[in-house]
Amino acid sequence: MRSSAIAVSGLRKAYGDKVVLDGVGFDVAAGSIFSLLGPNGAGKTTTVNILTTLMKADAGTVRVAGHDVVTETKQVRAAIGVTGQFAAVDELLSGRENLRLVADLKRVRGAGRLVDRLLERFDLVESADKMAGTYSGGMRRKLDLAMTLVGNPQVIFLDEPTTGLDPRSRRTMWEIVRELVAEGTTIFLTTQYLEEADQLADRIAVLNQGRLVAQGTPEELKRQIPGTHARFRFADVHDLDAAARVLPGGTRDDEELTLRVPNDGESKSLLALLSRLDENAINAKEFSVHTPDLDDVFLALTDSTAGGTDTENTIKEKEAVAP
Ligand SMILES: Nc1ncnc2c1ncn2[C@@H]1O[C@H](COP(=O)(O)OP(=O)(O)OP(=O)(O)O)[C@@H](O)[C@H]1O
Repeated sequence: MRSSAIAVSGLRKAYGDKVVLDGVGFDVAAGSIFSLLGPNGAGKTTTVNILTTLMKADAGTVRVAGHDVVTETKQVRAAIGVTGQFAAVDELLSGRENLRLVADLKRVRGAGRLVDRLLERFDLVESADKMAGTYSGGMRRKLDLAMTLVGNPQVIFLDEPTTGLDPRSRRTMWEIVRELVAEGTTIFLTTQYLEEADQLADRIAVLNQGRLVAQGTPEELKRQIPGTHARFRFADVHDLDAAARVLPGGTRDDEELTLRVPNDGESKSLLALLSRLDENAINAKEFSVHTPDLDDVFLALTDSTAGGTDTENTIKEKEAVAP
């Protein structure tokens, strides 16, 4: 079995009366990618701040790279790299100078060669001598991650690393993250993009109102929630009414003029639904089959009041399609 790169148990944190983390515990295997998901305000940044020694917890234990964050802060700091939502890049320095500065601060031997290698790896050679202030958001994030890699940290915390990146830059970042993990680095990832967690993470934990409401592989999480359903969209409410009568057990959305009907997604059972509509002379304008993805997991498991009515509707739909 692989050893733990991060071990957290009984983590609690309150700001005044407001309990933000209420007994959070998880384990991250060395050389894996772990993603912490949760709605805005769930406590993700607070967790990252505690794990990276920037903040003290009220209770609980946290070991990172084998060291206790409270009693061995220095060793933890030496073993980790952190890239934030607000890049630590100095805008008045060039990309090369930014990297060189970090390498010198960390007293890395052969800093010049390392800087060249990183510039190449992150496709920043052409802009290496331009001021970082002139970089695009994507280039800045790449530089930020390159700076984090100086000194070969064992554990890297990536806080929303691809926010604002175009799809191609996002994929480049994903490739780099995968390479790092293949080399044995452990990645702790927070992201707003569930697709990103689905693509990258070996394990995911969902935080909601200070508690972990689910943990597992992306596949395990998807299996926890109601399954596949067929979705029909109609031209008007009259057709929707008629369809709801002939396909009982569905969940209707009067605004969207849609009906979702639980279904295993096999051709035979889909054909039965379509035949039922046809026999009753009801035409659907659109028809799709929907299998649960991480968006569904997120919506089903996290607080409905935080996300407004869309979230609530989706959760009701989820309940309605439960087997
Ligand atoms: N210094 C502070 N003082 C008081 N309350 C705080 C402080 N920092 C955070 N909070 C509150 O703690 C809760 C959790 O905040 P946190 O930033 O950890 O959430 P998050 O999951 O990272 O959210 P987001 O996705 O919006 O970044 C929020 O309700 C926030 O308002």
